Amino acid sequence: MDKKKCTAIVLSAGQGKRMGSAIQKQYIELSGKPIIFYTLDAFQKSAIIDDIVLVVGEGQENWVRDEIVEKYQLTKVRSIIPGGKERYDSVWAGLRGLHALKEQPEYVFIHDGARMFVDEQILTRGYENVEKFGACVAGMPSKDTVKLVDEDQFAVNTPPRKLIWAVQTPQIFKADLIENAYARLMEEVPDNITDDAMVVEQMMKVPVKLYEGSYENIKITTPEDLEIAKVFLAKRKEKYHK
Ligand SMILES: Nc1ccn([C@@H]2O[C@H](COP(=O)(O)OP(=O)(O)OP(=O)(O)O)[C@@H](O)[C@H]2O)c(=O)n1
Ligand SMILES: C[C@](O)(CO)[C@H](O)COP(=O)(O)O
Repeated sequence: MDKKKCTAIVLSAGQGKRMGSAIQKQYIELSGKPIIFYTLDAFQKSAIIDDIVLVVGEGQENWVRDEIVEKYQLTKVRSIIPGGKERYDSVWAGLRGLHALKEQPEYVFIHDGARMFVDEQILTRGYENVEKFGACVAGMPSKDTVKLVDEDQFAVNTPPRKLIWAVQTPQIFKADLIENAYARLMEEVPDNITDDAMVVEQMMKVPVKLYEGSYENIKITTPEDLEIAKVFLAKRKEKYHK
């Protein structure tokens, strides 16, 4: 069967408050290149992804074009557009940005720019799952027991661990499904929206499949994640440059 068109929306408009660094975390350099380069390069080299819409901080469009996209020849990046205050504002900006593409995608891969270890295996499994289910997100089974707590931080419930997955990105959807879901969300006052799957679950009542991501597909969030990322990066360099 023919492969359907896939567009990635890569989010790079966050402030990185939890990192507490002088520059936004996605522009911190590891092994001489910014974190966002590694993320975009996985999509650039992918046989699954046809093009990329990159969402950046307002006013950073020209700088990102010169210093990231053109410098590293990331030719699949078709547009660089400003994001918004919250992650869901940036996703909505990215979804509206799809309309400027010459050909509309069948599937949209929404990805955190801060998840630099996404790889071709994850993208391939994602494509297979979105073909089957129309809505799917990468994740991994929880290694820890998870507790639901009350406002005073007392445990109120311990869900069975085999039913708990930690969710990652890419979160992948049929284009019309995710656009309609976000259009409905933006008619409301969004509250506590922390991923795209929950927008589809809540607004469209459509089930979202979880598929296997990777324990290395971490989101660089706090300073210790940078130390972990250095180890993963060194391991990958060793593997590809042997
Ligand atoms: N308004 C926002 C908020 C987040 N993001 C992006 O969404 C991804 C996941 O968000 P997170 O890790 O929370 O990044 P930040 O919002 O930058 O971090 P923090 O919450 O610590 O400020 C990141 O790649 C981030 O750049 C975005 O594009 N627009
Ligand atoms: C979408 C996400 O990466 C799934 O784990 C996560 O919810 C993003 O949360 P953040 O607070 O915006 O980092």
